[in-house]
Amino acid sequence: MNGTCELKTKVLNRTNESKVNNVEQETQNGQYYANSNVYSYESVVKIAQFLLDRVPFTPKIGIICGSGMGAYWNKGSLAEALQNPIKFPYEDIPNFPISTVEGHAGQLVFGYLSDVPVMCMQGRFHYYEGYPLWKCAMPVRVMKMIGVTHLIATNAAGGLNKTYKVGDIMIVKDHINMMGFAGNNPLQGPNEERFGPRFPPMNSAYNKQLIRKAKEIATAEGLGDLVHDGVYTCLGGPSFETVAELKMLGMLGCDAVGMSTVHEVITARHCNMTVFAFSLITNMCITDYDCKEEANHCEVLDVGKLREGDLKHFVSKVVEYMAQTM
Ligand SMILES: O=P(O)(O)O[C@H]1O[C@H](CO)[C@@H](O)[C@H]1O
Ligand code: HPA
Repeated sequence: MNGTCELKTKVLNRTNESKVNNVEQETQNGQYYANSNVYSYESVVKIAQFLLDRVPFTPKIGIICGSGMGAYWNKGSLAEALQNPIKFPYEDIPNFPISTVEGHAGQLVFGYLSDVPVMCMQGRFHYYEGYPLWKCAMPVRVMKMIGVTHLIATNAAGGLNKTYKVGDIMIVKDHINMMGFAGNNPLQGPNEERFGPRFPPMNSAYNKQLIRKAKEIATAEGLGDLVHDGVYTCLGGPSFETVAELKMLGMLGCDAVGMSTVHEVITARHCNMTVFAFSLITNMCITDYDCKEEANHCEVLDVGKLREGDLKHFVSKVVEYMAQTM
């Protein structure tokens, strides 16, 4: 496929190194903490203001495109479907990290989906790229400062649930914060109360009404057979999982596994955003030692391309519904 799986030339230590490293390191009391959120409230406001000064509308819905769903070569992708788009390559936004992963174009796109103003991260940040979790999730706070109240987080994931098939959509009903078990959380460090509370609850992280409605939408749009709801877990990556790890995750109740989303959702809930998330099942997890196949990123991107039409349609309808409830 054109553009798929070529080695990306945009690597962290080449392009915009100064911008990546030049984050304002203000904290509440002026001190620097090794593991703190070095994006102060004020620096997030500044990024939001930079964008607001250049966009003539204020979206209430933010979308994060998963692997393949926001690829720059993928002209039919969700991110490319926005009408009247205004695009900001990450390297042009002050103090913004840059995307380094194939399948993540690396720009913020403002525009209209189903005539509803939205902003879309065409490319997200992952822990394995070398960014700490708070940095991976920082754009969610920018969205909040811009006025976004509803987040749609999408991802590509491996299917653990044996009833799933490649190309299915799993609406996330809950997550297991595997990295959190080891003490790694995007909210680690001094808490900024202006974003949210020290100890945010996560038992209702994924909005139940939206889950219910999205399933109805999927059925009405002829996608009912593809759609499940399930539990997502995020590992640090970039290595895919071993057979033993996958067997363990299956026993723990995980239906799909990926390397993103959980820290974004935690950050979004911390600042009281309403969250809807889904995984595109791009591969089935290999839990059989005799299996000759191997997980690979090409397959992940190819399935994203294959499903782009359905995903675009599904998200447009969810956005339409969300806008009616605001
Ligand atoms: O979660 P998204 O960004 O969709 O990407 C998924 O696809 C990549 C692996 O192929 C990993 O980055 C995994 O997290
Ligand atoms: N494992 C982890 N992350 C992934 C997978 C997987 O099988 N597929 C897509 N992202």
